[in-house]
Amino acid sequence: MRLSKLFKNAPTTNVTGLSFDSRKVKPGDVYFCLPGLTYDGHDFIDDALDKGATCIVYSRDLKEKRPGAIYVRVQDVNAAMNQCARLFYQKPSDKMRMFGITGTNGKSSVANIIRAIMNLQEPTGYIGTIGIDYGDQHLMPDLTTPDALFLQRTLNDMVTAGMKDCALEVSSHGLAQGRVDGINFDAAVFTNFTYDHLDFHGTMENYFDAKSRLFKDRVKADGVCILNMDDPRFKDLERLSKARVISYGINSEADYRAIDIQMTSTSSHFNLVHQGRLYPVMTNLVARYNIYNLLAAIAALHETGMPLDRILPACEDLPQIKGRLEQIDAGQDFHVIVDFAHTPDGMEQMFQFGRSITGENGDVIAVFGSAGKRDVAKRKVFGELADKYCDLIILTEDDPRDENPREIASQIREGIKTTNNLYIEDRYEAINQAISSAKKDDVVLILGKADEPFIYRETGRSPYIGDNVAARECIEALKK
Ligand SMILES: CC(=O)N[C@H]1[C@@H](OP(=O)(O)OP(=O)(O)OC[C@H]2O[C@@H](n3ccc(=O)[nH]c3=O)[C@H](O)[C@@H]2O)O[C@H](CO)[C@@H](O)[C@@H]1O[C@H](C)C(=O)N[C@@H](C)C(=O)N[C@H](CCC(=O)O)C(=O)O
Ligand SMILES: Nc1ncnc2c1ncn2[C@@H]1O[C@H](COP(=O)(O)OP(=O)(O)OP(=O)(O)O)[C@@H](O)[C@H]1O
Repeated sequence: MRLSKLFKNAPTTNVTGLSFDSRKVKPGDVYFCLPGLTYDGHDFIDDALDKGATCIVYSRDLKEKRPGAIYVRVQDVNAAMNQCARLFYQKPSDKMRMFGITGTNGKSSVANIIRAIMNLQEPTGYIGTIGIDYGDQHLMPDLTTPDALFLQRTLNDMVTAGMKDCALEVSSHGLAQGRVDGINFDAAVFTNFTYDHLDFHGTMENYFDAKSRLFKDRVKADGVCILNMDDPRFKDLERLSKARVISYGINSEADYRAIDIQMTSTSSHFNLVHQGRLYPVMTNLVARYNIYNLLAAIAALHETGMPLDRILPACEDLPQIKGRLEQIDAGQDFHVIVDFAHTPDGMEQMFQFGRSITGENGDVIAVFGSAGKRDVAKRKVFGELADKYCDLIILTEDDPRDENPREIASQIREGIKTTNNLYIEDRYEAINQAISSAKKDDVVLILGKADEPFIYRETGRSPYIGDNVAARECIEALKK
């Protein structure tokens, strides 16, 4: 593409790629000097030019400029990069119906429900924590919301592959760093707002401000904001939303409301109240929080044009999302559930669900840790919650990074007052111990890592079998 298409007054020189990382620059690229948390991209201009960058986009005074290279000065490099990415990849998000989902918990769940149901009508892509899925492609990038360059390129690939819609998880980091600034969403969905990510945002208000950008800045004027009316921040979001607001909830008189909820350990049933009419809904999703996730998805789909008589039958048999309340059944007489819960709210939801399905004499046995170098304050809270609901707690490593997992466990223990607990560092062994301790009707909850095939340790990302595979192996071994 000609540089002049990206920047007014720039020469017509051809550029062949965009990059914000000098280590990955290819000849012909435009290099964007992003200010980061550790480094400043301006310090790597030489490196980028040595690798063949054609153009440098910068915002600070530069000591020198290399002859032959093109320099474009802008006020905000990040904003410029987001716009360029959108133009370079030919505005891909304008060619699909875009669903953006944000909130502390439930983003992957809602996005995957939307995708599964949308897919029955037309090809739909998904980008989020679980990966990137479209057509027969499955990619596993590191971030929930990829950086703007990768994101726009991927959206373009989706368009090329024939996708008509995309469900995109929008993290608070992604919003704070403007990763989705080149996208205007048709539907912006809010799941809930509870404690998380204070290591990055500093305060809950900053965290909320980041989340609210999706509804304030990124939704189309003729789009729709789908908001959880039972969440304490509903009114705030309703006030600042820049598009039509549609609500969902269980406890409030929402536009989409679930009443008469009945749940077993394998299915749920409720009546959907919408515009004064009752619609019976049967679903294979379980746990109360999933009723919220389903309502959010139903509202988003219906408000963007899909009729309810198409949506509701599809709720009956939704695909299992890997590691999200995944029940591992290998013929044992107790429950084993693998779940990605890693926030206080998520943990409590899982403990409550575990408690609700134990038989009269069943115990709740929980296996979990807490990630290193992330939100230290939640560790004790995890301990307090587990203490309230569980009968046996097995603490283990999560993603310790360069922290000592035993030390993390002792911080969790500060919240445990009475419940029997032990520490087994090796995650597989901890799972094995929990499964070996379980008796009929007990519930073993394995929380925090789900199907992730890695553990971040001091040495970096080490391969790991995944909690769901580990659990199945341990149950099989028990039967021998
Ligand atoms: C905390 C955070 O979000 N960090 C992001 C941030 O990194 P940073 O500010 O530390 O960057 P930096 O290392 O200081 O470098 C500054 C700039 O210099 C460049 N550089 C640096 C070195 C060099 O030799 N050459 C060079 O060009 C870098 O490419 C960068 O552009 O900017 C980088 C470029 O956009 C991101 O890759 C990086 O995400 C890191 C990998 C990350 O782990 N982010 C996580 C926390 C995250 O975003 N998570 C959310 C939420 C997940 C959830 O909900 O649980 C997500 O969406 O995944
Ligand atoms: N609506 C909800 N309310 C509270 N907790 C939920 C909700 N939905 C899911 N959870 C819990 O959060 C966990 C993660 O769910 P999900 O992956 O859908 O959330 P997420 O917001 O995408 O999180 P992440 O971006 O960190 O993956 C689930 O395994 C479950 O324990």
